[in-house]
Amino acid sequence: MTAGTSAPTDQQPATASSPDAVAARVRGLRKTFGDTVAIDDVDLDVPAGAVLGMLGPNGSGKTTLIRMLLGLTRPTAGTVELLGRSGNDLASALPDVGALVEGPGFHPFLSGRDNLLRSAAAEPRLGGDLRGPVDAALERVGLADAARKRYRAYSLGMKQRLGLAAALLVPRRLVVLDEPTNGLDPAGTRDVRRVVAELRASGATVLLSSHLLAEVEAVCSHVAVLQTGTLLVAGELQTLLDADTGGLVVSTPDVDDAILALREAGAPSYRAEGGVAVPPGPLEAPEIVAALVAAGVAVWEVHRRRAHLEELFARLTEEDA
Ligand SMILES: Nc1ncnc2c1ncn2[C@@H]1O[C@H](COP(=O)(O)OP(=O)(O)OP(=O)(O)O)[C@@H](O)[C@H]1O
Repeated sequence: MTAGTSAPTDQQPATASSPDAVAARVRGLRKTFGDTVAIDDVDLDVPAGAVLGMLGPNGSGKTTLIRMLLGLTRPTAGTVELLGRSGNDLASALPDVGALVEGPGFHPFLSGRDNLLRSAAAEPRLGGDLRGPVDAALERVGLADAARKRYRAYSLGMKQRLGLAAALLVPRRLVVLDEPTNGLDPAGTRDVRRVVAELRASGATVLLSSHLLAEVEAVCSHVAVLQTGTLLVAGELQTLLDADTGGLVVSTPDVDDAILALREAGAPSYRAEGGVAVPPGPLEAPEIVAALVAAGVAVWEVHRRRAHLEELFARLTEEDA
């Protein structure tokens, strides 16, 4: 199935040109393994054109959710829609979906390039000479120099790169990457960041899971946070960070005195960024400054604190733990 040929459904077709469209949607999704509830009643939309970062501690259900989206794991309950397709029709969306998920895939005794040629041969949209697209994909993920090495001699990072190359053999409308930077060195991490930016610029939707909050903050437009199978929050990254922003940062050389003075004034604070951070509390900015000045603390600057994903994530997951 080529891009744009999906039959319309009751929802809008998932194209990047339609801002309300979703590339993937799950409703009431649940998965249990025996007594373990891996995913518990999750509703999630992945907007078309978004780069959505799925975050969550180990075992929170990220991989299970991704596998259910891709039809690799059968949900215990709930529905999955991919590029406007669902139910028995879900598989017809898969040629438009590139995926990097852990699992068997490549032949250990073949070179990376020969493995990719095999993957390319299975791509319905590639015909004729497969070497062009294969070499382009190897180049794109920085694997051209190691292309003729046997797969079993690849490092974890090289294996990740090859998996990414396979996901990118043909243009995709949705690319799903489970821990794409796992095992990659800083250069590999930068390559993934570049590839994700290129995909986004081309209008593709990207769903990636990661433990690297700074990476997610750098490349993602949206985030979803899972904790023990439950979706804690999902939405546009900037909106979530703006909502989380609060408190003040006071630039001062007298950090210890400032913390003490603020504690006595009823505004707990902590050491941060060249001074102290004062989380939102009972005191407003003028009262905080007055308390510091009264205590003889030199106040160089006071500004509102910009939230970072790391803090948002810590607060969400610790609150819920
Ligand atoms: N095939 C399986 N059989 C039994 N339990 C499973 C299976 N797959 C996942 N689980 C369990 O489901 C829960 C969610 O696991 P999952 O791998 O989806 O989490 P994750 O967020 O991807 O974790 P990580 O960040 O460590 O990769 C865990 O408790 C895990 O042990």
